[in-house]
Amino acid sequence: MKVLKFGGKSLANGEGIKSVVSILLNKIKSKEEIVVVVSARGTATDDLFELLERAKKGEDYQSAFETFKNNQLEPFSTVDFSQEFSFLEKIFEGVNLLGDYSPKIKDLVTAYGELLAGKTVTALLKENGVNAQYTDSRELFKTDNVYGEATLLEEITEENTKKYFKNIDLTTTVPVVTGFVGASLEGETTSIGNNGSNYSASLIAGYLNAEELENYTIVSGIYTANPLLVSNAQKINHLSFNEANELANLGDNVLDAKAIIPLVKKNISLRILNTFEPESPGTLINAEASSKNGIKAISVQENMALVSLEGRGLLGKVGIDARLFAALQKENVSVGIISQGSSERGISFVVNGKDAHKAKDALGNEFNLDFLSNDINRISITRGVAVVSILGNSLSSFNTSYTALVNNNIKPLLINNTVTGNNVCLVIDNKELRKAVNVMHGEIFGIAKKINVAVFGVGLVGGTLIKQILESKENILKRKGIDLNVFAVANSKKVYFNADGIQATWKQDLKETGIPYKGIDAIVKYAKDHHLGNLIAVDNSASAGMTENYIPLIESGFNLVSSNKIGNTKSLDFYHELRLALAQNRKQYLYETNVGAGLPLIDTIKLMHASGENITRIKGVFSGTLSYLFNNFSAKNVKFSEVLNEAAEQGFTEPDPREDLNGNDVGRKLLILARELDLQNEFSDVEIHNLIPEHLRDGDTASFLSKLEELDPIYQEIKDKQEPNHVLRYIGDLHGDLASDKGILEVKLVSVPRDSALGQVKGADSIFEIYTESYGDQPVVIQGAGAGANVTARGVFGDIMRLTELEL
Ligand SMILES: NC(=O)C1=CN([C@@H]2O[C@H](COP(=O)(O)OP(=O)(O)OC[C@H]3O[C@@H](n4cnc5c(N)ncnc54)[C@H](O)[C@@H]3O)[C@@H](O)[C@H]2O)C=CC1
Ligand SMILES: N[C@@H](CC=O)C(=O)O
Repeated sequence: MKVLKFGGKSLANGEGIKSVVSILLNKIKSKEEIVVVVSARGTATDDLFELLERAKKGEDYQSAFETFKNNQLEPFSTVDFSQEFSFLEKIFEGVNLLGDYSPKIKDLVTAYGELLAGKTVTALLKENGVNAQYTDSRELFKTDNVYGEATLLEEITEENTKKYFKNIDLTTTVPVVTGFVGASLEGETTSIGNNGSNYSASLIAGYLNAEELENYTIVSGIYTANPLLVSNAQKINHLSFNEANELANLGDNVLDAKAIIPLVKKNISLRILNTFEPESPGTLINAEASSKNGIKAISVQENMALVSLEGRGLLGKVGIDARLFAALQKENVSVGIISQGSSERGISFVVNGKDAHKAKDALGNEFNLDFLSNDINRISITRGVAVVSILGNSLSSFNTSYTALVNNNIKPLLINNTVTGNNVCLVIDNKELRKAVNVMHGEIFGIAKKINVAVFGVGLVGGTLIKQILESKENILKRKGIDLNVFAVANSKKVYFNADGIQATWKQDLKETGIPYKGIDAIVKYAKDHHLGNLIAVDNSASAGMTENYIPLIESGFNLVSSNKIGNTKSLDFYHELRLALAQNRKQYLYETNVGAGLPLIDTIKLMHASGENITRIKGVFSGTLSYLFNNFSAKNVKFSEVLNEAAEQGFTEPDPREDLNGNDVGRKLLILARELDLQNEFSDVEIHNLIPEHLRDGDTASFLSKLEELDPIYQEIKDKQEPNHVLRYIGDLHGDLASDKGILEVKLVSVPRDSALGQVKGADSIFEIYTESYGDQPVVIQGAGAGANVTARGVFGDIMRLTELEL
């Protein structure tokens, strides 16, 4: 025999009640013996309470009562509720006249939620030819007369229940029992408290030695975290009674600790099932131990309050805690987490939000004299906090979750662990709850760590990057358990958001539903409002203005990746400020593509320098554009302007190609490398041979591009004047005493033998010769495509992936 319990949401009008009937009919068809226990349908309990309140306050309760009645009658119109409705009507009239009601009346009225539900389910089964038997639990469940939360008189209840069911043949009859409701020995209606229907069902299962209790809810079982908070929470297939009890105690709202006890006593399995997916096996809870590592889950109690008692005079005083607890006990306030510093100057504890004032007043009264003597200075309440409990995580393994929280700018107000159990609890600001739970869930379960990326600049490089990310997303999720979620894309005019990640249609979405881009504030706010953690901002613009946002972004919890070189080539003051902000906020900044596009140059130099290798010179062709330009111009009989146009078409040039031709781009790259070696150079220190004749330097890009041909005779003459078998190359050279404060940084056009290393560079390749003390005359050479949207975007992607492996 099985007991089937259906919760209020399962029994609500529409799909719910239909599914319940279908589940029951299937069980009956397959000849299962069942006892059904029902909660009040939908919001019936709250509605009845609301009606009482309206009646008490003299408000119009009649129309709300009509709605209530219609809701109850909705599944069919044949059932006769006239007696129940007219009884309730009379009570509301009385309450309306008196302007008040007692807890006894409240119990009586709210019991009608279950009483009507029981009748409804019975009638629906009868309509389907089932011999259903309505069972008013007041006949079985006897309690004391503490209205609101009566205590069950177990012996009588057990005897009543056994006697009642002895006379029922479960092979032919389906009893439908009202949950939650009981009666005093005098016959007055009582309630057995919150989650009473679960308790009723467990008791019946226990008394009747049921094979299993199936508890139908609107979730498919117990999850590693509330799926409404954590989208990738995983279903737990099996829990031991101990674990279930622990979870229930930690605030899991599907489980109820009190309701587990009768099942443990008789070793009866509990299965949490979904009314809307009855074929799913749900979560099985029984006496068997789960996997050897035990179960891990996160549970949350929202709307709690932190009450703090502070005072200098508390130090060393005996009995303060005893007085505190006694005062709270008098007011029936239950205390959750409690914390007292070793200095004994303050005690903080967590209570349900609704009890916070009661707790403060109780302490105010108790410690009145201590206030006067200045031993206590303050009793304060911090409202809007949540308690997050991690089951199966002791303090020794909590470090990764804690680091992840801090890196995401979440500062727990209190941390607490149980000495014997295996769980850690944190008190967190409600506003940070979703983010905190997601961050910790990702850390603990090591699956699908969600990385939230905002891409600024979606031109050649940015656009290619997004394409690459979207193409590899699935694969990265599978291979590395990293969920790369691009939640914002911005160009200089518009920004488009999607908290669940942009799709292949992002260009159109940006155009059609993007909002005007007015700076980073909207992006920071969006990330905050949507509780997005593990944040990365990617700068693929060439804008100096964008680099002004770096520090505010870091301070708002973002890590940085940039292909934009300007951030690293502004003043040294800014360079240092940026690094200080990174250190202070424990954030990372990667910019491998700043020099040599996707080539692993910056990393190599950083590593050599960090390991004490003395780099004495770095020389080479730093610009992909100018490499392409001079390689082709030197090798072929073509016009300088034609090759330059080709370089732009292939995506090698800067958004403004003059930045390549005037040497600034190479100058920036040289400076970036110099600063990696701790040299204190400024951009003004770079000696640059500007390839643009002075009369073409001013004006806008378009007018410059229209006059490109004016460059042809100038460079043809330079080319012709070279020694035989020589070619032109535009190089960067960092030399001088690199162990001192400043190096010599030169950007110049040179003519080199065709068969030299520089002379043999092809296409848009860059070449970097790194001379060091250990390698002597033979430099370490890094060579390859030094520009182009694909390789650059791939390099930026590489930086993002490297960040995902760090603790963000
Ligand atoms: N093309 C290449 O081979 C390489 C390029 N880079 C760097 O990549 C960056 C991007 O280059 P491209 O994609 O070719 O440029 P692009 O001109 O195609 O795209 C730039 C994007 O930045 C946006 N933008 C400009 N100012 C902005 C602001 N303040 N906020 C947000 N977005 C803004 C523009 O609207 C545009 O979407 C440049 O900094 C460049 O130096 C780095 C290495 C190699
Ligand atoms: N315009 C730059 C792009 C890469 O940094 C170049 O040509 O090298």
